[in-house]
Amino acid sequence: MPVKIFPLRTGLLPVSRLSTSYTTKYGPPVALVMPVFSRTFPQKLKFRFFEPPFLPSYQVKGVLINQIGIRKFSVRSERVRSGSGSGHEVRVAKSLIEDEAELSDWVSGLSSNSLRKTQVYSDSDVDGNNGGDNGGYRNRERGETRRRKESESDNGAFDFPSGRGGSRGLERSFSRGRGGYGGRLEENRSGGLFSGRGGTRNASESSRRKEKIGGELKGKNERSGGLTSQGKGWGSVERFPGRQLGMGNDGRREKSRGARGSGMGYGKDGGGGVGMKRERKRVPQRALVVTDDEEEKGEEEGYRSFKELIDSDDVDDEDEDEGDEEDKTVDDVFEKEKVLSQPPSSPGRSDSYLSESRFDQCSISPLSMKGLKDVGYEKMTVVQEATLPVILKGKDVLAKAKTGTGKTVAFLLPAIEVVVKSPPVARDQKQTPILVLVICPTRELASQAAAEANTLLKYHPSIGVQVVIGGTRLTLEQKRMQANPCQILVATPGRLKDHIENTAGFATRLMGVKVLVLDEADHLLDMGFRRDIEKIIAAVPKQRQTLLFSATVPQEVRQICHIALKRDHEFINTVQEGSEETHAQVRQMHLVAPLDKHFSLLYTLLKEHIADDVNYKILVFCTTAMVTRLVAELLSELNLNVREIHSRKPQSYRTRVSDEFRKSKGLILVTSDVSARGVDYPDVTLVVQIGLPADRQQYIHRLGRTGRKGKEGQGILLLAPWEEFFLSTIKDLPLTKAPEPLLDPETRKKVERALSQGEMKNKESAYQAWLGYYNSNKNVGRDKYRLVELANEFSRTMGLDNPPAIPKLVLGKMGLKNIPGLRSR
Ligand SMILES: Nc1ncnc2c1ncn2[C@@H]1O[C@H](COP(=O)(O)OP(=O)(O)OP(=O)(O)O)[C@@H](O)[C@H]1O
Repeated sequence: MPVKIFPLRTGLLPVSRLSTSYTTKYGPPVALVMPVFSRTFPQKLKFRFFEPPFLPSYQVKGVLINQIGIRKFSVRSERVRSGSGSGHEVRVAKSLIEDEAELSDWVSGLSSNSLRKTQVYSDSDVDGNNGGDNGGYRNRERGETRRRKESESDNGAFDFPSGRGGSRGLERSFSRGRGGYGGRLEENRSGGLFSGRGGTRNASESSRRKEKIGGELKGKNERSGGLTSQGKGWGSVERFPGRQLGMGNDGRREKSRGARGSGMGYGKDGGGGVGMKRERKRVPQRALVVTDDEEEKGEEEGYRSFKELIDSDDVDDEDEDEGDEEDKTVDDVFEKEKVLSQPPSSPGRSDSYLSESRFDQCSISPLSMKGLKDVGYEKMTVVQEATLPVILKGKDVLAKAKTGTGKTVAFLLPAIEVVVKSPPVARDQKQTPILVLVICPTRELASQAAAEANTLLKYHPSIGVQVVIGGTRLTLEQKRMQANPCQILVATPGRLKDHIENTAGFATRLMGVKVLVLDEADHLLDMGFRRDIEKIIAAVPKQRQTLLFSATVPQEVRQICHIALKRDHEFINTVQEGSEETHAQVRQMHLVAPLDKHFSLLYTLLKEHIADDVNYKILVFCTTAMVTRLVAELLSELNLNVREIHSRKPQSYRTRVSDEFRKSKGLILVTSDVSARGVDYPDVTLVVQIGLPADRQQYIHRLGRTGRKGKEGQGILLLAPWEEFFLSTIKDLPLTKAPEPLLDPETRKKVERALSQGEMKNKESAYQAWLGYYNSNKNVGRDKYRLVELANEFSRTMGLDNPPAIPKLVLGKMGLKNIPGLRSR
């Protein structure tokens, strides 16, 4: 269906909307805000912006302005749109899923299956047998295997651990307390990479983002057309007309995993008993998590499916194929996005992420308002300002907003309002329906979202939140859900699917879902999770509200978001054109240096940063879980204050370390991509990424662990020369080239000594994981001979004379049989 696109505009923040037409007399937008990013050290980053002139009055015709009370300014005359055929018309992207009848059949099959299935797997079934024994190379179907991404993007993804560990259970409840967010500023030493005086601080490259801004507010301002005349609502809003589409089903049914291990997909032996308790503060029975216990019992070490590695290219190809038909139309849509203005940023201020609008200007229930007040949220963040009124109206929304700008509250708050407005469960109703289902890609993120929900629910004692995540015992979650049915469920995809398939009555409860949220939606909709998400979508009612949130919304996701969203959903984009997807107040650098220098360079970088800032708080992202372990071991040996977190650690350990890092200063967290998305660690001063990030999005999300809530931060990407190609994928971001620090021979010796102390088995695992990771990279893995040369170079950087031998089976699975330079066993 052809639609028209008209940009909308709010005070400082323009809005564009792909929707039914509104016309205004309002003139063209003007780029009014000019952030000036000072990159000259030792000065702090400086920004200036200019308020736009008062916007002239405008007329909006049609009902929409009255419905939502926002400013919708047309700047049609100024907008050049290519490829749209007739003026502003574009065709809406077609669904990938055509056969809804088939889908319905499948859904009924699933539901009845789930309902019929009264058997509940025993702990050992669930946690054990299927994992370790089958261990390693479970021959799962492609889509299914990727479910391990639940925890890994848990990048263990590319690791091939070899043991298994005990199972456990412990319970955790969420604290409603919040860490402080004392701001801090970097000080830079002369000569260091992060030094203003000696560093490179070139002006940022110009961005080519094509986003727009807009905001909607209602409530007190409805009559006057919303807050926009005074507020700073911004973001772009697009509506994607088209059919509402069901979920996809490629005809393949995944095998029920039934007994399976944690989110990683490995089993472990049944563990000891589980002590469960609930935190009972003001609101009891909330956000209870059953997690792994007894870290000392060892982490699970079953082999992953090598198919995951081998298939990674195929999967991507398939993805592209699927999207072919839609490419054009979606491109058209993108082409129609135009820069309208800059946001009202004032990055020197710690509240620059906030808008001028207050929560009490929206129709939020008094008890929710009380909760917001308690936690100190008075003004909305920009994304909250832009999305809240739309969501409160019941619209489906795809929202894009930069990292650390309050997306969690943006979807939780209106979702809670839906629960508040829902009739209480009837007495004769056997199952308490789940009204809100939030899906997050990692356990940490799910736990964090549940904690945030609890904060907001402080004065809603009758509304419960529960979290279900991998790495915990399914049976305990089942019992917990039975004992304390909640209306809001936060889940990781794999575990949720387990419950759909294995927990009696769960599928029925899901039929009550009114709001479905996909946090980190682009990640959940990529091939790693897609099948699980499709099944989950099939298990919730079609008549529901769906909210998709992320800091990155690549084109592929725009193409397939219809599997979740209604045809008339709105795309609200608060990342305005002319600004990058990353924060201006986060200084980004890249350092390209030979692999054999990486460990020494990393050490030097960290030392410099630590010397600059006693309150340092650093995240070091590594390519895989096993490489993470190796790097953490090395830095520890070098006497740095280090923790590590990755998928090979039991959930209880992950939770503990994550909590510690959240509260700490003066600490380095070496991590795989379990921490890449969403995790809200306050006051991170530096993010180091060592080796190739999985993709552009991952780079942005990792970097987004710093510079949250308007604070400053720094990021450095450390690459080998043959990884430099990655820079082209982020060339629109303001990275500057870092000068290579001088490595004094002492430092190198010290690092070499520390490496020689490292455990051999860690090096072996790291080597194998490294090989797997780069093998699955299209660029690096293409030439297997070169790949092996590079892997062996990596082996030498660990101080090994000979590369570790790899099991023949593994080599076969990776397609690396008979490649010279590899040792097999
Ligand atoms: N209105 C508000 N006022 C003040 N602080 C807020 C507000 N809303 C959210 N926050 C806080 O801002 C921080 C960042 O929020 P959140 O983690 O939801 O960001 P995000 O946009 O989801 O980031 P990411 O893209 O990394 O997932 C959190 O500590 C949250 O509690």
